[in-house]
Amino acid sequence: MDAELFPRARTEIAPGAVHVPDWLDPALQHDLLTACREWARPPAGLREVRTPGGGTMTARQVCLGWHWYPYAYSRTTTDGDGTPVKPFPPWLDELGRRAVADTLGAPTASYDIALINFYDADARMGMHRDSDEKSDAPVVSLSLGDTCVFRFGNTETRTKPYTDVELRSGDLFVFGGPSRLAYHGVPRVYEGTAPGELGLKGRLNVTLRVSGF
Ligand SMILES: O=C(O)CCC(=O)C(=O)O
Ligand SMILES: [Fe+2]
Repeated sequence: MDAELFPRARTEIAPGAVHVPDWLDPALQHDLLTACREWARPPAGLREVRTPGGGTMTARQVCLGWHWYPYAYSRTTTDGDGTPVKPFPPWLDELGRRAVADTLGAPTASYDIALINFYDADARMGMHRDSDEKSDAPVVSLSLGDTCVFRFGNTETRTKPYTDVELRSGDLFVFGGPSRLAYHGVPRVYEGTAPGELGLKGRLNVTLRVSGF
């Protein structure tokens, strides 16, 4: 594979959308995974997300700061065990702001929402826009564990044109500006591709957003 022969490079996938391979070093990946495991515990822990059409999202999810459910936010886990959403820690805001500073330039707002998605080998996420926030601050996405295909599209349709990007453990993807409302999704997770030393079976994605609420 080319990625093995040539180092993976930082790439602007679309205007305002930047992929930075290996942004989190192994120690930080380990610390973030430890935090995710704590957040996933009840109360207000990892849950299955039911969509209004009667379906269930295949990635399971836990939120921090504001609880997202299709398609709004609340301070309690209205579609979970009903308890208050876990707080959004200041260190996660610092991480989010550093991600923006490293990619798109000086951040202007504080991050106050985290969605942590857990994917087993069969989980996927359909093409969607992150559009339930009132802020146009960039979305910051951090990946841990198994490699996935992240499909990054356009602001008009769920379909082509789009670009498929491989997100591996430690990778950062930031989308803001003209790409803030682009459709994106995860069509595929490659089972068993997580770095062995991390000790994670599956994939975790930590998405940081600014509510503007
Ligand atoms: O898992 C990912 O990489 C994407 C997650 C996502 O798009 C979301 O939670 O809105
Ligand atoms: Fe999203």
